[in-house]
Amino acid sequence: QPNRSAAAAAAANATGRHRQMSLDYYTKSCPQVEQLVASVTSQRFKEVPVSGPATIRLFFHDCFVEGCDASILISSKPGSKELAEKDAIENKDLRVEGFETIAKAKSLVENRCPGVVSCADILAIAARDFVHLSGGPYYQVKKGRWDGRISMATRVPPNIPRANSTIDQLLKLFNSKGLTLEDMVVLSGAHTIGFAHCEQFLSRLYDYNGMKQPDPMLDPKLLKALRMSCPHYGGNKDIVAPFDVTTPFLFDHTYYANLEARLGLLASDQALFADPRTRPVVQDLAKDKQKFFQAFGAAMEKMGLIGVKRGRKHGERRRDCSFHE
Ligand code: HEM
Ligand SMILES: [Ca+2]
Ligand SMILES: [Ca+2]
Repeated sequence: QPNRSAAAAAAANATGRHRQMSLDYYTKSCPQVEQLVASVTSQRFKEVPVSGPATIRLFFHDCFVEGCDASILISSKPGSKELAEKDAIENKDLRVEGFETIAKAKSLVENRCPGVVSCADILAIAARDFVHLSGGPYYQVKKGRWDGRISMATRVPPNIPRANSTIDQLLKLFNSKGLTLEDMVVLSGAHTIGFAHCEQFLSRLYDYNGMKQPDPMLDPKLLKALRMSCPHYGGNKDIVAPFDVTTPFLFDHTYYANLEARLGLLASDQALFADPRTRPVVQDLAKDKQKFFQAFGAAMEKMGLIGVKRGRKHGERRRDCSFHE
């Protein structure tokens, strides 16, 4: 860009390996990429609404393992003992609707701009679109991610948080990705939409910490309702409950007010309110939707820069997101 000063260029250079990430990365090679992705996300939002939460979670699980490089999209080789990330137990309940959305967007983009746009960038754009389509903030997505060459199921467990992770464990994990305590509380606000399977919170309903009692931090009315959907033994494994009992399809800030009212679904959600380090952030965000929206956009941008790859040595350009080039 002609109007960019030398100082600005140096400052950009100093930001290290993200220096080549930019908003206009595809301006010459595929100027319509965001519209192409948007045409798929808006259609999917109307026709298959769970594509929204599915894709947002997919992006999170991608970024936390090997960085935002579409490693999550790789299919395991048939007959091989080495499973790809998506087949790790922690990723088993990532909905197929997320994968389908990215495959559709990629094929549309490949038609118009063959071999140009990475799957990792498409995933980042699609996740942003769904946040916005669901009523959440709009934020710009920097592009220039390359797709990753590594996707191994064994790398998943240490990098993906669990429903019963403690705040200490969660903080350690998020900090290791360059994310702060505030970022962690803000990003957890994604649980304002979407659903979780009974097994993710069953022990809270019947046998919290091996005490044969429900979690005292769970609202009695919600406890009763969740017990109806999720029996202690022999329940249907496919049953899910909404994270946000009030607005499960609307991206708003009620997630935080719900935590204050003991309506958190997972132990890890409710722990954000129980812990004195994270509680003030929860209270702050519960009060102020604009603040949550602003912070969420910024935190998603930050998450979207985790471990991004550039160039042939660590990266690749896939035609089909589920197979290495
Ligand atoms: C803080 C630690 C986190 C933990 C322990 C956690 C855990 C979980 C679990 C157990 C589920 C339910 C999966 C199922 O039963 O199908 C889930 C769903 C979900 N998570 Fe998280 N998560 C965390 C952070 C995040 C972040 C940072 C995001 C995105 C920015 C996110 C987005 C979602 C979404 C949108 C769903 C709903 C998916 C759907 O309905 O298909 N989560 N999470
Ligand atoms: Ca990844
Ligand atoms: Ca909501």
